[in-house]
Amino acid sequence: MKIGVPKEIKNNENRVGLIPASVAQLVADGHQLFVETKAGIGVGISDEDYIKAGAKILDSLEDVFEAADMIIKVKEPQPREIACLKPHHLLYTYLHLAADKPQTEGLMASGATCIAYETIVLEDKSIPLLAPMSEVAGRMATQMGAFYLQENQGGKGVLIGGVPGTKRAKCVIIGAGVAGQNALQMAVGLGADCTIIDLDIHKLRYLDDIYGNKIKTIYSNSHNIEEAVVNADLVIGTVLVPGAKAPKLVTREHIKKMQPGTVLVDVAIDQGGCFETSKATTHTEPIFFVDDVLHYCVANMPGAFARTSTYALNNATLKYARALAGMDIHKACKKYPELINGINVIDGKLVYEQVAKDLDLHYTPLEDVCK
Ligand SMILES: NC(=O)C1=CN([C@@H]2O[C@H](COP(=O)(O)OP(=O)(O)OC[C@H]3O[C@@H](n4cnc5c(N)ncnc54)[C@H](O)[C@@H]3O)[C@@H](O)[C@H]2O)C=CC1
Ligand SMILES: CC(=O)C(=O)O
Ligand SMILES: [Mg+2]
Repeated sequence: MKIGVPKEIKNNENRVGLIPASVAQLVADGHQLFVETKAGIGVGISDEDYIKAGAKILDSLEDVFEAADMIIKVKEPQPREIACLKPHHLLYTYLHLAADKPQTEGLMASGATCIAYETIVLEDKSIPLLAPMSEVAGRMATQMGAFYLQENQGGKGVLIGGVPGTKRAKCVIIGAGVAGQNALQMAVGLGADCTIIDLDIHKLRYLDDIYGNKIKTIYSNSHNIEEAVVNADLVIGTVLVPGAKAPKLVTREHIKKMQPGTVLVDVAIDQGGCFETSKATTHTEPIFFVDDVLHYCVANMPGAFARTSTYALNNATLKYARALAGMDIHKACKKYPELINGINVIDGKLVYEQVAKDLDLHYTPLEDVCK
Protein backbone atom coordinates (compact mmCIF):
# COMPACT_ATOMS: atom_id res chain seq x y z
CA MET A 1 0.00 0.00 0.00
CA LYS A 2 1.13 3.55 -0.71
CA ILE A 3 0.59 5.54 2.49
CA GLY A 4 0.66 9.33 2.71
CA VAL A 5 1.07 11.66 5.68
CA PRO A 6 0.29 15.31 4.91
CA LYS A 7 1.24 18.19 7.21
CA GLU A 8 -1.81 19.18 9.27
CA ILE A 9 -3.32 22.51 8.19
CA LYS A 10 -6.01 23.17 10.82
CA ASN A 11 -5.40 26.29 12.94
CA ASN A 12 -2.43 25.69 15.27
CA GLU A 13 -2.56 21.96 14.69
CA ASN A 14 0.98 20.83 15.34
CA ARG A 15 0.37 17.08 15.62
CA VAL A 16 1.32 14.69 12.82
CA GLY A 17 -0.37 11.44 11.76
CA LEU A 18 2.67 9.16 11.97
CA ILE A 19 5.90 9.34 13.95
CA PRO A 20 9.11 7.88 12.47
CA ALA A 21 8.79 4.69 14.57
CA SER A 22 5.34 4.06 13.02
CA VAL A 23 6.70 4.84 9.55
CA ALA A 24 9.54 2.34 10.10
CA GLN A 25 7.03 -0.33 11.18
CA LEU A 26 4.84 0.22 8.11
CA VAL A 27 7.90 0.17 5.84
CA ALA A 28 8.97 -3.11 7.47
CA ASP A 29 5.46 -4.42 6.72
CA GLY A 30 6.19 -3.79 3.03
CA HIS A 31 4.46 -0.44 2.43
CA GLN A 32 5.68 2.71 0.68
CA LEU A 33 5.48 5.84 2.80
CA PHE A 34 5.15 9.44 1.56
CA VAL A 35 5.44 12.28 4.06
CA GLU A 36 4.91 15.96 3.28
CA THR A 37 7.96 18.11 3.94
CA LYS A 38 7.94 19.66 7.45
CA ALA A 39 4.98 17.47 8.49
CA GLY A 40 6.69 16.73 11.81
CA ILE A 41 8.17 20.15 12.47
CA GLY A 42 5.63 20.98 15.18
CA VAL A 43 6.78 18.02 17.25
CA GLY A 44 10.50 18.28 16.57
CA ILE A 45 10.60 15.54 13.91
CA SER A 46 12.67 16.48 10.85
CA ASP A 47 12.37 15.34 7.24
CA GLU A 48 15.69 13.51 7.80
CA ASP A 49 14.12 11.53 10.67
CA TYR A 50 11.38 10.36 8.29
CA ILE A 51 13.89 9.59 5.54
CA LYS A 52 15.90 7.47 8.01
CA ALA A 53 12.69 5.61 8.86
CA GLY A 54 12.22 4.82 5.16
CA ALA A 55 9.78 7.50 3.93
CA LYS A 56 10.01 9.62 0.81
CA ILE A 57 9.50 13.36 1.41
CA LEU A 58 7.14 15.21 -0.95
CA ASP A 59 6.73 18.96 -1.41
CA SER A 60 3.02 19.55 -0.90
CA LEU A 61 -0.14 17.98 0.45
CA GLU A 62 -1.40 17.73 -3.14
CA ASP A 63 1.70 15.61 -3.98
CA VAL A 64 1.04 13.36 -0.97
CA PHE A 65 -2.60 12.76 -1.92
CA GLU A 66 -1.53 12.13 -5.52
CA ALA A 67 1.13 9.57 -4.52
CA ALA A 68 -0.82 7.67 -1.84
CA ASP A 69 -3.81 5.35 -1.61
CA MET A 70 -4.14 5.54 2.16
CA ILE A 71 -3.98 8.90 3.96
CA ILE A 72 -3.17 8.97 7.67
CA LYS A 73 -3.91 12.25 9.44
CA VAL A 74 -4.92 13.70 12.79
CA LYS A 75 -7.72 16.21 12.24
CA GLU A 76 -10.74 16.18 9.98
CA PRO A 77 -9.80 17.08 6.39
CA GLN A 78 -9.96 20.79 5.59
CA PRO A 79 -11.48 21.98 2.26
CA ARG A 80 -8.07 21.97 0.50
CA GLU A 81 -7.58 18.33 1.54
CA ILE A 82 -11.12 17.27 0.66
CA ALA A 83 -10.51 18.67 -2.82
CA CYS A 84 -7.63 16.18 -3.20
CA LEU A 85 -9.58 13.08 -2.11
CA LYS A 86 -10.38 10.56 -4.85
CA PRO A 87 -12.46 7.36 -4.84
CA HIS A 88 -9.35 5.15 -4.44
CA HIS A 89 -8.34 6.86 -1.18
CA LEU A 90 -8.71 5.33 2.25
CA LEU A 91 -8.77 8.19 4.77
CA TYR A 92 -7.91 7.30 8.37
CA THR A 93 -8.25 10.25 10.82
CA TYR A 94 -10.61 12.05 13.24
CA LEU A 95 -13.74 13.21 11.37
CA HIS A 96 -16.35 14.35 13.94
CA LEU A 97 -19.00 14.48 11.21
CA ALA A 98 -22.14 14.81 13.38
CA ALA A 99 -21.67 18.57 13.72
CA ASP A 100 -20.13 19.24 10.29
CA LYS A 101 -22.41 18.98 7.26
CA PRO A 102 -20.09 20.64 4.70
CA GLN A 103 -17.30 18.18 5.53
CA THR A 104 -19.71 15.21 5.38
CA GLU A 105 -21.02 16.27 1.98
CA GLY A 106 -17.47 16.87 0.76
CA LEU A 107 -16.38 13.38 1.82
CA MET A 108 -19.44 11.84 0.19
CA ALA A 109 -18.76 13.71 -3.05
CA SER A 110 -15.13 12.51 -3.03
CA GLY A 111 -16.06 8.81 -3.26
CA ALA A 112 -13.26 7.99 -0.77
CA THR A 113 -13.53 5.47 2.08
CA CYS A 114 -13.40 7.50 5.30
CA ILE A 115 -12.72 5.94 8.67
CA ALA A 116 -13.19 8.06 11.80
CA TYR A 117 -10.90 7.36 14.75
CA GLU A 118 -13.61 8.47 17.15
CA THR A 119 -16.27 5.98 16.05
CA ILE A 120 -14.13 2.85 16.43
CA VAL A 121 -15.79 1.47 19.57
CA LEU A 122 -14.80 -1.72 21.39
CA GLU A 123 -17.31 -4.20 22.82
CA ASP A 124 -16.94 -2.68 26.30
CA LYS A 125 -17.97 0.69 24.73
CA SER A 126 -14.50 2.20 25.13
CA ILE A 127 -13.15 4.26 22.24
CA PRO A 128 -9.49 3.32 21.87
CA LEU A 129 -8.46 5.99 19.37
CA LEU A 130 -10.27 8.79 21.16
CA ALA A 131 -9.06 7.88 24.65
CA PRO A 132 -5.49 9.19 24.40
CA MET A 133 -6.65 12.58 23.10
CA SER A 134 -9.42 12.74 25.68
CA GLU A 135 -6.76 12.16 28.33
CA VAL A 136 -4.82 15.14 26.99
CA ALA A 137 -7.88 17.37 26.50
CA GLY A 138 -9.29 16.45 29.92
CA ARG A 139 -6.09 17.30 31.75
CA MET A 140 -5.67 20.42 29.66
CA ALA A 141 -9.27 21.55 30.32
CA THR A 142 -8.51 22.04 34.01
CA GLN A 143 -5.23 23.77 33.19
CA MET A 144 -7.00 26.16 30.77
CA GLY A 145 -9.84 26.69 33.23
CA ALA A 146 -7.41 27.60 36.02
CA PHE A 147 -5.61 30.01 33.68
CA TYR A 148 -8.76 31.77 32.45
CA LEU A 149 -10.06 32.18 36.02
CA GLN A 150 -7.35 34.84 36.32
CA GLU A 151 -8.95 38.27 36.38
CA ASN A 152 -6.57 39.64 33.72
CA GLN A 153 -7.74 36.85 31.40
CA GLY A 154 -11.42 37.72 31.89
CA GLY A 155 -12.09 35.28 34.72
CA LYS A 156 -13.57 36.05 38.12
CA GLY A 157 -10.21 36.04 39.89
CA VAL A 158 -10.57 32.85 41.94
CA LEU A 159 -7.41 30.80 42.50
CA ILE A 160 -8.38 27.22 41.74
CA GLY A 161 -7.10 25.75 45.02
CA GLY A 162 -7.72 28.89 47.10
CA VAL A 163 -5.39 29.52 50.07
CA PRO A 164 -5.95 28.73 53.75
CA GLY A 165 -8.87 30.78 55.08
CA THR A 166 -10.57 31.19 51.66
CA LYS A 167 -12.90 29.15 49.48
CA ARG A 168 -11.52 26.85 46.83
CA ALA A 169 -12.80 27.31 43.25
CA LYS A 170 -15.96 25.30 42.58
CA CYS A 171 -15.21 23.08 39.63
CA VAL A 172 -18.08 21.14 38.02
CA ILE A 173 -17.26 18.48 35.43
CA ILE A 174 -20.12 17.12 33.30
CA GLY A 175 -19.27 13.70 31.85
CA ALA A 176 -17.21 11.18 33.81
CA GLY A 177 -15.65 9.38 30.86
CA VAL A 178 -12.00 9.56 29.86
CA ALA A 179 -11.83 13.36 29.45
CA GLY A 180 -13.94 13.98 32.56
CA GLN A 181 -11.89 11.66 34.75
CA ASN A 182 -8.66 13.27 33.57
CA ALA A 183 -10.03 16.77 34.17
CA LEU A 184 -11.08 15.64 37.65
CA GLN A 185 -7.67 14.18 38.45
CA MET A 186 -6.04 17.55 37.69
CA ALA A 187 -8.73 19.56 39.51
CA VAL A 188 -8.40 17.44 42.64
CA GLY A 189 -4.62 17.75 42.38
CA LEU A 190 -4.88 21.54 42.24
CA GLY A 191 -7.15 21.57 45.28
CA ALA A 192 -10.45 22.61 43.66
CA ASP A 193 -13.85 21.90 45.23
CA CYS A 194 -14.91 19.24 42.70
CA THR A 195 -18.27 17.91 41.54
CA ILE A 196 -18.60 15.38 38.73
CA ILE A 197 -21.87 14.55 36.94
CA ASP A 198 -22.75 11.57 34.75
CA LEU A 199 -25.65 9.35 33.73
CA ASP A 200 -23.51 6.27 34.26
CA ILE A 201 -23.78 5.32 37.91
CA HIS A 202 -20.95 2.77 37.57
CA LYS A 203 -18.55 5.55 36.67
CA LEU A 204 -19.71 7.66 39.61
CA ARG A 205 -19.29 4.66 41.92
CA TYR A 206 -15.78 4.09 40.61
CA LEU A 207 -14.81 7.73 41.20
CA ASP A 208 -16.36 7.68 44.66
CA ASP A 209 -14.20 4.64 45.46
CA ILE A 210 -11.05 6.42 44.31
CA TYR A 211 -11.56 9.90 45.72
CA GLY A 212 -13.97 9.28 48.61
CA ASN A 213 -15.20 12.51 50.18
CA LYS A 214 -12.65 14.65 48.27
CA ILE A 215 -15.26 14.97 45.49
CA LYS A 216 -19.05 15.02 45.03
CA THR A 217 -20.62 12.70 42.47
CA ILE A 218 -24.01 13.72 41.09
CA TYR A 219 -26.42 11.88 38.80
CA SER A 220 -27.10 13.76 35.57
CA ASN A 221 -30.52 15.35 35.15
CA SER A 222 -31.49 18.92 34.32
CA HIS A 223 -32.38 19.80 37.93
CA ASN A 224 -29.03 18.57 39.30
CA ILE A 225 -27.07 20.18 36.48
CA GLU A 226 -28.68 23.57 37.05
CA GLU A 227 -28.09 23.40 40.79
CA ALA A 228 -24.41 22.53 40.29
CA VAL A 229 -23.47 24.91 37.49
CA VAL A 230 -25.11 28.22 38.42
CA ASN A 231 -22.79 28.72 41.40
CA ALA A 232 -19.68 27.19 39.85
CA ASP A 233 -16.44 29.02 39.12
CA LEU A 234 -15.36 26.55 36.43
CA VAL A 235 -17.58 24.20 34.41
CA ILE A 236 -15.94 21.59 32.16
CA GLY A 237 -18.18 19.79 29.63
CA THR A 238 -16.98 16.37 28.47
CA VAL A 239 -20.11 14.38 27.61
CA LEU A 240 -20.25 12.08 24.62
CA VAL A 241 -22.95 10.05 22.94
CA PRO A 242 -20.70 8.18 20.46
CA GLY A 243 -21.03 9.44 16.90
CA ALA A 244 -23.88 11.82 17.80
CA LYS A 245 -24.23 15.53 18.36
CA ALA A 246 -23.60 16.36 22.02
CA PRO A 247 -26.71 17.03 24.14
CA LYS A 248 -27.03 20.69 25.27
CA LEU A 249 -26.94 20.22 29.03
CA VAL A 250 -26.04 23.75 30.16
CA THR A 251 -28.60 26.19 28.80
CA ARG A 252 -28.59 29.89 28.03
CA GLU A 253 -30.83 30.34 31.10
CA HIS A 254 -28.24 28.66 33.34
CA ILE A 255 -25.54 30.89 31.89
CA LYS A 256 -27.61 34.03 32.63
CA LYS A 257 -27.65 32.99 36.29
CA MET A 258 -23.86 32.51 36.52
CA GLN A 259 -21.57 35.17 37.99
CA PRO A 260 -19.53 37.29 35.57
CA GLY A 261 -16.12 35.74 34.97
CA THR A 262 -17.29 32.16 35.43
CA VAL A 263 -15.26 29.98 33.06
CA LEU A 264 -16.79 27.31 30.81
CA VAL A 265 -14.55 24.82 28.97
CA ASP A 266 -16.48 22.80 26.37
CA VAL A 267 -14.29 19.84 25.50
CA ALA A 268 -17.25 18.23 23.69
CA ILE A 269 -17.23 21.03 21.12
CA ASP A 270 -16.02 18.72 18.34
CA GLN A 271 -19.38 16.96 18.61
CA GLY A 272 -21.19 20.32 18.62
CA GLY A 273 -20.65 21.19 22.29
CA CYS A 274 -22.70 20.50 25.44
CA PHE A 275 -23.36 24.14 26.40
CA GLU A 276 -26.14 25.90 24.46
CA THR A 277 -23.96 28.96 23.88
CA SER A 278 -20.85 27.10 22.65
CA LYS A 279 -19.32 27.64 19.24
CA ALA A 280 -16.02 26.20 18.09
CA THR A 281 -12.96 28.40 18.59
CA THR A 282 -9.30 28.08 17.65
CA HIS A 283 -6.01 28.24 19.54
CA THR A 284 -5.49 31.69 17.98
CA GLU A 285 -8.77 33.03 19.39
CA PRO A 286 -9.73 30.47 22.01
CA ILE A 287 -12.34 32.36 24.03
CA PHE A 288 -15.48 34.48 23.79
CA PHE A 289 -18.02 35.80 26.29
CA VAL A 290 -21.78 35.32 26.57
CA ASP A 291 -23.45 37.30 29.38
CA ASP A 292 -19.94 37.95 30.81
CA VAL A 293 -19.34 34.20 31.13
CA LEU A 294 -16.04 33.13 29.53
CA HIS A 295 -16.26 30.27 27.01
CA TYR A 296 -13.22 28.22 25.90
CA CYS A 297 -14.28 25.92 23.03
CA VAL A 298 -11.18 24.87 21.10
CA ALA A 299 -11.98 21.87 18.91
CA ASN A 300 -8.41 20.58 18.69
CA MET A 301 -7.13 21.14 22.20
CA PRO A 302 -4.42 18.41 22.04
CA GLY A 303 -2.87 20.26 19.09
CA ALA A 304 -1.38 22.66 21.64
CA PHE A 305 0.52 19.85 23.36
CA ALA A 306 1.54 18.26 20.12
CA ARG A 307 4.53 16.27 21.34
CA THR A 308 2.65 14.46 24.10
CA SER A 309 -0.40 14.06 21.87
CA THR A 310 1.30 12.81 18.70
CA TYR A 311 3.08 10.00 20.53
CA ALA A 312 -0.03 9.08 22.55
CA LEU A 313 -2.12 9.02 19.36
CA ASN A 314 0.37 6.85 17.45
CA ASN A 315 0.43 4.36 20.32
CA ALA A 316 -3.27 3.81 19.61
CA THR A 317 -3.63 4.25 15.83
CA LEU A 318 -0.76 2.11 14.53
CA LYS A 319 -2.40 -1.26 15.19
CA TYR A 320 -5.41 -0.52 12.94
CA ALA A 321 -3.26 1.37 10.40
CA ARG A 322 -1.22 -1.81 9.93
CA ALA A 323 -4.36 -3.91 9.49
CA LEU A 324 -5.98 -1.48 7.03
CA ALA A 325 -2.79 -1.13 4.99
CA GLY A 326 -1.93 -4.81 5.05
CA MET A 327 -5.19 -6.38 3.94
CA ASP A 328 -8.37 -5.34 2.19
CA ILE A 329 -10.92 -3.51 4.32
CA HIS A 330 -13.20 -6.57 4.60
CA LYS A 331 -10.39 -8.69 6.04
CA ALA A 332 -9.29 -5.87 8.35
CA CYS A 333 -12.87 -5.57 9.67
CA LYS A 334 -13.02 -9.35 10.19
CA LYS A 335 -9.83 -9.24 12.23
CA TYR A 336 -10.95 -6.15 14.19
CA PRO A 337 -14.78 -5.95 14.10
CA GLU A 338 -14.65 -2.57 15.88
CA LEU A 339 -13.35 -1.10 12.60
CA ILE A 340 -16.78 -1.59 11.00
CA ASN A 341 -18.19 1.22 13.14
CA GLY A 342 -15.26 3.38 12.15
CA ILE A 343 -16.44 3.51 8.52
CA ASN A 344 -18.49 6.70 8.15
CA VAL A 345 -18.42 7.26 4.39
CA ILE A 346 -17.74 4.82 1.56
CA ASP A 347 -18.41 4.96 -2.20
CA GLY A 348 -20.16 8.32 -1.83
CA LYS A 349 -22.61 6.89 0.75
CA LEU A 350 -23.02 7.96 4.36
CA VAL A 351 -23.06 4.67 6.29
CA TYR A 352 -23.09 6.00 9.87
CA GLU A 353 -26.72 6.20 10.93
CA GLN A 354 -26.43 8.68 13.81
CA VAL A 355 -24.53 11.18 11.67
CA ALA A 356 -27.17 10.88 8.93
CA LYS A 357 -29.90 11.58 11.54
CA ASP A 358 -28.07 14.57 13.08
CA LEU A 359 -27.36 16.13 9.68
CA ASP A 360 -30.61 15.14 7.99
CA LEU A 361 -28.74 13.33 5.22
CA HIS A 362 -29.57 10.05 3.51
CA TYR A 363 -28.34 6.97 5.39
CA THR A 364 -27.23 3.85 3.56
CA PRO A 365 -26.61 0.71 5.65
CA LEU A 366 -23.03 -0.49 5.21
CA GLU A 367 -24.31 -3.92 4.13
CA ASP A 368 -25.99 -2.28 1.11
CA VAL A 369 -22.65 -0.83 -0.02
CA CYS A 370 -20.40 -3.82 0.71
CA LYS A 371 -22.48 -6.66 -0.72
N1 LIG B 1 -11.95 19.54 22.06
C1 LIG B 1 -11.01 18.64 21.87
O1 LIG B 1 -9.91 18.96 21.44
C2 LIG B 1 -11.23 17.23 22.20
C3 LIG B 1 -12.49 16.79 22.39
N2 LIG B 1 -12.75 15.52 22.77
C4 LIG B 1 -14.16 15.20 22.97
O2 LIG B 1 -14.46 15.02 24.34
C5 LIG B 1 -15.68 14.31 24.43
C6 LIG B 1 -15.59 13.26 25.53
O3 LIG B 1 -14.75 12.20 25.13
P1 LIG B 1 -14.45 10.96 26.10
O4 LIG B 1 -14.24 11.42 27.47
O5 LIG B 1 -13.39 10.17 25.43
O6 LIG B 1 -15.80 10.15 26.01
P2 LIG B 1 -16.31 8.99 26.99
O7 LIG B 1 -17.24 8.17 26.20
O8 LIG B 1 -15.17 8.34 27.68
O9 LIG B 1 -17.12 9.81 28.09
C7 LIG B 1 -18.31 10.47 27.83
C8 LIG B 1 -19.16 10.45 29.07
O10 LIG B 1 -20.32 11.27 28.86
C9 LIG B 1 -21.35 10.68 29.60
N3 LIG B 1 -22.63 11.22 29.19
C10 LIG B 1 -23.34 10.99 28.07
N4 LIG B 1 -24.51 11.65 28.11
C11 LIG B 1 -24.53 12.32 29.30
C12 LIG B 1 -25.45 13.17 29.94
N5 LIG B 1 -26.62 13.49 29.38
N6 LIG B 1 -25.13 13.67 31.16
C13 LIG B 1 -23.96 13.37 31.75
N7 LIG B 1 -23.04 12.56 31.21
C14 LIG B 1 -23.33 12.05 29.99
C15 LIG B 1 -21.18 9.18 29.33
O11 LIG B 1 -21.87 8.41 30.28
C16 LIG B 1 -19.66 9.05 29.45
O12 LIG B 1 -19.26 8.74 30.77
C17 LIG B 1 -15.94 13.76 23.02
O13 LIG B 1 -16.89 14.57 22.35
C18 LIG B 1 -14.60 13.91 22.35
O14 LIG B 1 -14.68 14.00 20.94
C19 LIG B 1 -11.76 14.61 23.00
C20 LIG B 1 -10.46 14.99 22.78
C21 LIG B 1 -10.10 16.31 22.33
C1 LIG C 1 -10.22 14.08 19.44
C2 LIG C 1 -9.97 15.34 18.79
O1 LIG C 1 -10.86 15.94 18.25
C3 LIG C 1 -8.65 15.90 18.80
O2 LIG C 1 -7.74 15.26 19.31
O3 LIG C 1 -8.48 17.00 18.27
MG1 LIG D 1 -11.46 17.84 18.46
